[in-house]
Amino acid sequence: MNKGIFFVAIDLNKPMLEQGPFDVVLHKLPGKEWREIIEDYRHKHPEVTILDPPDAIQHLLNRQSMLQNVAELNLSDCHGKVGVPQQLVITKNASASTIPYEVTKAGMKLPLVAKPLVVDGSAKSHELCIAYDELSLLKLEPPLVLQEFVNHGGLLFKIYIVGETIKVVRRFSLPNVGKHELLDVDGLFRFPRVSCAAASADEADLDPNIAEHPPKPLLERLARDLRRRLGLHLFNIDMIREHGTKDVFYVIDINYFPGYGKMPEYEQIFIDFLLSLVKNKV
Ligand SMILES: O=P(O)(O)O[C@@H]1[C@@H](O)[C@H](OP(=O)(O)O)[C@@H](OP(=O)(O)O)[C@@H](O)[C@H]1OP(=O)(O)O
Ligand SMILES: Nc1ncnc2c1ncn2[C@@H]1O[C@H](COP(=O)(O)OP(=O)(O)O)[C@@H](O)[C@H]1O
Ligand SMILES: [Mg+2]
Ligand SMILES: [Mg+2]
Repeated sequence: MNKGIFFVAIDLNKPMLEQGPFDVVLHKLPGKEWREIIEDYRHKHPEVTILDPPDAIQHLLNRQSMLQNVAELNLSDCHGKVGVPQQLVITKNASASTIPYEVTKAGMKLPLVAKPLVVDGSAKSHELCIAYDELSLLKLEPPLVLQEFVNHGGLLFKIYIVGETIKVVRRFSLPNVGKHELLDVDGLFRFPRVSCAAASADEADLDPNIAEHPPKPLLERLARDLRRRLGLHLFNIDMIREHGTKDVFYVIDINYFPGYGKMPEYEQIFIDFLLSLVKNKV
């Protein structure tokens, strides 16, 4: 309040046009009906900042379109390389019996991480597993995306983005998969939310070759390019460093409007961001 910011809850049982006036509408609601309400409001009130436009958020609700923009970036000239693991979409009407053939045709190497194609905030959209051998691919349930597993020393960088501000935290992740394991282990390995907030590695004593943050200029360029391409202000990026390299990175996941309570100094960052939106308009 003392910064001149007043949060007013939107009454979902009343027409948006009868509420307000608003400078900014901040939302994270799923579903077509809400999207239509916001789009209609946006056309009638172009002066109001919608955080963020529903059609932009849509990019991140599918694990193929989510990473498309990263794959198209060319960041190799600034302090490192950023790519996405090779991935293959298995559509809803594909039969699991075709997956081994499609994987071989695409030249993908096991193990593969299988992820539900749709990301909708449900627990189901976070039910991931690792396939160690071809036979286990037959047990998968399309639609899904298969991503080559990249060894990354069991550590992941979660990069929070609020407008132009970036904050990096370390989270524990899946351990490397060794060649011997590949030979001995078979089947599907279903795993829980390994890199959630409780898995913070910020205070852990880790090998600096694994734990050193990605170079700041690289992250700034990646964040700027993704903000522009995605048309979003609020998201976080899950990034891993390929084990054994200094500056080869992969983006494996992008989340819209994550739990910012886990971002260091988020209160001040969010206040400054909201004020900047209004300041830039006058
Ligand atoms: O998908 P991740 O990488 O686990 O990130 C989650 C995710 O963004 C999750 O949102 P949803 O997909 O469940 O809607 C966030 O939940 P909340 O928005 O309820 O907090 C988690 O906070 C994200 O985890 P993190 O904050 O560690 O990125
Ligand atoms: N291609 C990959 N290589 C290695 N580990 C991965 C890969 N993809 C995901 N993981 C591991 O699985 C976890 C969850 O994957 P992610 O794509 O972030 O799904 P979610 O949206 O449920 O967080 C990551 O935090 C990481 O530990
Ligand atoms: Mg993730
Ligand atoms: Mg995610």
